[in-house]
Amino acid sequence: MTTKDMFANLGSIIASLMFAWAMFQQYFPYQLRKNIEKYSQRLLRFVYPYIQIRFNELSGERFFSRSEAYIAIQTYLSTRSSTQAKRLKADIARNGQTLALSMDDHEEVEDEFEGVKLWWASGKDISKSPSYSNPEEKRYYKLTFHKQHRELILGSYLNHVLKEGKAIEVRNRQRKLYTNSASKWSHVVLNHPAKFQTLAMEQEKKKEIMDDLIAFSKAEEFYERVGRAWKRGYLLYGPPGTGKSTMIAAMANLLGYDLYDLELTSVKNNTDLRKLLMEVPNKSIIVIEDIDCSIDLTGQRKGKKTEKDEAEEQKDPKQKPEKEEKATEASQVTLSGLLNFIDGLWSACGGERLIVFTTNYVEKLDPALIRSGRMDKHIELSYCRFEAFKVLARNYLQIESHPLFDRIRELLEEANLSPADVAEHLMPKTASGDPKLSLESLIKGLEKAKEEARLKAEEEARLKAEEEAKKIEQPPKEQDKVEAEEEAKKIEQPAKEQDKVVTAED
Ligand SMILES: Nc1ncnc2c1ncn2[C@@H]1O[C@H](COP(=O)(O)OP(=O)(O)OP(=O)(O)O)[C@@H](O)[C@H]1O
Ligand SMILES: [Mg+2]
Repeated sequence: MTTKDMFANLGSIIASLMFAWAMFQQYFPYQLRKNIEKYSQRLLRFVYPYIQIRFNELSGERFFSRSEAYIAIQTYLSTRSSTQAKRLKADIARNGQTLALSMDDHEEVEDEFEGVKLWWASGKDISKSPSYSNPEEKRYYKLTFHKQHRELILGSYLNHVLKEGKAIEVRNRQRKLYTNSASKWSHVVLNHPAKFQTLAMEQEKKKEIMDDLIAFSKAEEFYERVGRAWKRGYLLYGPPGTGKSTMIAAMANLLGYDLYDLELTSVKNNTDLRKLLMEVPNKSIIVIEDIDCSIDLTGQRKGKKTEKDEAEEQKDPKQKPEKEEKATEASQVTLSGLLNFIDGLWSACGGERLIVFTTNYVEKLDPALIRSGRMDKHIELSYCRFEAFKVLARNYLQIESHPLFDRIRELLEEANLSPADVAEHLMPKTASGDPKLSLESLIKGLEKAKEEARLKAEEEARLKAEEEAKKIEQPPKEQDKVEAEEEAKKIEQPAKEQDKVVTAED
């Protein structure tokens, strides 16, 4: 039989079947038709060894909402669809940036799970009398598998599909940066390009942090087994411009978590703090920047901080208004309130949350705040040394080596320049972007920093010598007495009183 004959025969068979179906629909009474369908289904069940599950797109009583399971399955199938299906549908993904592909109606893709084959098909029902609460098209996915695998599919496989689908969605979604004003979170799209690859620090240390983060994000079972809340605390400390905030953005990008930047000074009291923290969902990083400045850790600390701030303000007058603002806002959030929420109530609900504190002055933090268990990992970000510089040179100048590198290596060991300062020197100096100019500018900067450090050390040594000389002149007992009197004065004036004074003055 030729191909032509075959198609001719096939055509006539289909035509006959359609005719028979039309006759059946027209002449058989409704009740009889239903019964025939019912019994033929039963008969089919004996001979047909497959099970089918249907997942409708619209759920709820009046089909108002899209089913979560349908969305997760669609996402899960998207990679398989793009490689297997012949007809695809494309739409802008929910992150608003990429195209999401899914299989078109009446397409089928195959999947395999623990050696078992199964099939997903997409389809749609057309409603004859569409209305507002009954849309015209109702899409669905149909899963078909052999009945001998019923347990495996209904148990582990479907769980795997939902979990994987949701995980892909989290990876693809747009990250958000939440900030609080008083007791409300508001957000913007987080579009920070920071990556661990471009972060300037020692390779080994970087890898350790990345491994730690990835291990945490996959350790759900571990935390459940040992009975701990699935959370982890990081303390990032180091001088300004060493990449603490950049690292937090890199963490969010690596894990696909949202950032919740908690401004403690604008939280009125512990109740508001609790409300804010309870609203933070899973897969998020709660960030409290400059923890030493944002919470009045103890009464005395405030005094010390003000001195320090004054010194900083003199150096950088731009910072002044911001710091002053902080001082005037009398926040009643207490250290113990914060600690209670970190390991108490809040940690009991939900999981997969990181809490990151940053500070420029780790030595000023209360030991209760940084004890292990609360802050599990302490990460020091320090001045730029040669290994970190090489990362910056690669990022900014796209060079791996240069004759000036030797001189820079020497200087970096002797002078303290933050990666932010180094990066500033490496910014292109001309349109042609000659790396030599940038490296020379860096060398000048390093030499200047070295000289400044030398002068500062000399000055400090001089002051120390003067103090020593004074001590010798003043009998030790007298000096003790003066110090004791000063301490007594501080105790007499309680912390809150001090706050009031500051506010009144402002
Ligand atoms: N380790 C680093 N790797 C790459 N770039 C860095 C690094 N450190 C700083 N930078 C650059 O310097 C800028 C400032 O860094 P960042 O804001 O992360 O510093 P910080 O440690 O948070 O400072 P602060 O203590 O003042 O908040 C960033 O925009 C980044 O480009
Ligand atoms: Mg910062």
